[in-house]
Amino acid sequence: MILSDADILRRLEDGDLVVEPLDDPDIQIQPASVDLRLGREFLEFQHANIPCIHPNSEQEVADYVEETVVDDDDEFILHPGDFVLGTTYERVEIPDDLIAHVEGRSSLGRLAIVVHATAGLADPGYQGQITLELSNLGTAPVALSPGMRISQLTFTELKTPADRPYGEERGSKYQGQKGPQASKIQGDREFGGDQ
Ligand SMILES: O=c1ccn([C@H]2C[C@H](O)[C@@H](COP(=O)(O)OP(=O)(O)OP(=O)(O)O)O2)c(=O)[nH]1
Repeated sequence: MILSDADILRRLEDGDLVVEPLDDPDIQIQPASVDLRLGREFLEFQHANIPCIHPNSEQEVADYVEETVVDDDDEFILHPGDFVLGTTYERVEIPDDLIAHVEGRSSLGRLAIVVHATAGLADPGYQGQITLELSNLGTAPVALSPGMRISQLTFTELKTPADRPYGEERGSKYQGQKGPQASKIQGDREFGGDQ
């Protein structure tokens, strides 16, 4: 079952679902989703310095990215073909019996801006800000400004709560993330990590 606005409000009031700060619920809570705003931090790959990303290398992907922080009243210009990591301004807490889907907004889709390359799911138990995989699929540069509504979350209720939710207990690598986080794929067991 997908949560409606009334369901979302009830879960937010109960306190097990958290989206904060939710400064303007009337605008941010949509009929069956919650709009999330763009944060100020962006991570860009330093193309010139990357021979190739090897998921099994000692070299962490984070070493290949550079952070840009834009002022509240400034813009980040996303050029055609660019891929950068952004973040939602809000942090979320997803209860063990919900899964959240990270979606774009139609108004931005019409400008060819997408918010995830793949993997648009926030797991039951996930807590933190959402890293956005931002791309411009179009032909014109688009200015993104901090605080604009960039993404929406929809919520699906699970038949039963997850037995082993996302979180520290299972060593989940993005739990508690603040700001955009580069891939931690080196932590995968198949690449010598323990996750
Ligand atoms: O667009 C998204 C989608 C998900 N997440 C967060 C929430 C999610 O719970 C977590 C992990 O996502 P996923 O399970 O798809 O990634 P993984 O590479 O399999 O990581 P892990 O091994 O920690 O499960 O990342 C984001 O920040 N942005």
